[in-house]
Amino acid sequence: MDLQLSTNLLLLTSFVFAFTLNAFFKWFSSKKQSSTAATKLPQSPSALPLIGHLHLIGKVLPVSFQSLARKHGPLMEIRLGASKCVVVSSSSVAREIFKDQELNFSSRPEFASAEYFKYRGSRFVLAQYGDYWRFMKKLCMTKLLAVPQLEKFSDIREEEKLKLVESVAKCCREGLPCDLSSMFVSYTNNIICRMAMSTRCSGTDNEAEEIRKLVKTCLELAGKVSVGDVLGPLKVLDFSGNGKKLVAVMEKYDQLVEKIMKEREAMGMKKEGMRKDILDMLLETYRDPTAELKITRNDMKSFLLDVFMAGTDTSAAAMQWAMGELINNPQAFNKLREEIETVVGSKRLVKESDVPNLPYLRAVLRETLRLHPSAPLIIRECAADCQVNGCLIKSKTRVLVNVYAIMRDPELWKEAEQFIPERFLESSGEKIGEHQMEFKGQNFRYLPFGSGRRGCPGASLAMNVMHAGVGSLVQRFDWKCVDGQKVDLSQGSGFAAEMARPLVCTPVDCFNTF
Ligand code: HEM
Repeated sequence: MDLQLSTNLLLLTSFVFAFTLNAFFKWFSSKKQSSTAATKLPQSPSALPLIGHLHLIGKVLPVSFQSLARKHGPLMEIRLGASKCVVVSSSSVAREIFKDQELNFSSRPEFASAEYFKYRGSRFVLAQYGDYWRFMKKLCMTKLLAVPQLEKFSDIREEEKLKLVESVAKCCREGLPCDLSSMFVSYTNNIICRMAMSTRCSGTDNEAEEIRKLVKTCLELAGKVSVGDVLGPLKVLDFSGNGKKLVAVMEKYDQLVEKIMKEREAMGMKKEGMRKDILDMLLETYRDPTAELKITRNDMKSFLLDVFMAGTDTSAAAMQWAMGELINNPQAFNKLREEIETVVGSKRLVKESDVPNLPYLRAVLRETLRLHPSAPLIIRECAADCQVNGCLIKSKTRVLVNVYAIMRDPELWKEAEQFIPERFLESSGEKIGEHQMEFKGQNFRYLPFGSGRRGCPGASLAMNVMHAGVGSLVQRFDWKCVDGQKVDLSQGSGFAAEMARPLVCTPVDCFNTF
């Protein structure tokens, strides 16, 4: 009996010992692995004291990052003065950020301008991933920017498209060149303004026009103040005075929108069946006692500001690039014109409902966004220490995914620098396909609207606006460059991706039978 017991005990002890030893070795080797990996940091070009890598940055940020990545790899650390970030330049590392570690990279960092923002903490676009962001995102996808809601506004987009075409036709009649850049900005602003607050913001001398100007100034000042990140703690001194200016402009915007909101509240709830704009729906949520989260007046004003900032210049810039590329590529222009003539005819203009039957038009805009993404650097923040591409990324690190570089990567795209809409046709050998998921950024080489839960909620709206606008201008007019040369397709400086020079061209009316 004793012998049996001691044998059992011995067996048990040996088993526990072997198990413990095994566990220890596993722990030790994983510790060793992770500590080796944990010490590996992203590569970085050699930096100068104080300024870091500022001397390596040219006029166009995504282009500078693209050429630095060729030497320093798809994950590199860049320091601009006091501001540090990690730049991602390959599809496989983008997949790690957007998919494999999606939750860890679902927040955005705060910029220097945040301190001067009246709605700090209320910004949906810049919100940390959490309850507030989740609530607003759900509201966007189920109500404010949901596809059925967008359909209710299709008549507004149709009217604004006709106004755009009419203003070009007017240039033809008067024999004047037309500034397509500013026409596209009015087109997208009016659509967003009418969808948001049921009023146009150009051609009128009302509050909507004032809001448009204030939003534009806010955007410019916020951009300038954010450059202050480079100064680190010194930024509080606000040397340029732009911080104070931003506070003043925000105050004006706030008063104006508060007034509009009060007027709307005084009118009472809209009756069932009446069309509700974004402001009506926000007010409904604000008053809803059963809402999962109580939104504030600041949240509403801030959301309207976000929609103006994120939704107008982005689509306008993409339309300029599309027209510029088409004017410089007459073969693509003629192919598109022929497709529209065959499908739509010449008695009416292209409508949004024609778009499913116009694969080449869709391909033209997809190819435009590949070469000229309106948001070339997608900004995220790392929530907790993690490893990406075998390197340690510390929590709170700013991450910039250079989708401009990824969408021009010659390893991923044939003749990557060329405008070839055909690659997006179903018959193309490149097999990008026409799958809807393209715009959800799930193939990680085509990312114009970002990816995953933090991806752009305005993609469908943007595509509707751009297809109808560009399609109609190609259908109805021939286009010539003012100097008879090609359109200058150089990229402007700064974070956004406008053309360096406004697109001014001479239209020729082909037929005015509409
Ligand atoms: C050509 C037009 C547009 C482009 C290329 C574009 C692109 C983008 C990109 C790349 C992002 C960041 C996505 C990410 O982090 O993964 C974004 C975010 C956003 N976009 Fe767009 N966008 C466009 C039009 C619009 C429109 C029309 C609206 C609304 C009316 C809009 C509203 C937003 C908002 C609210 C966000 C922030 C989403 C969040 O942080 O959760 N965008 N957009």
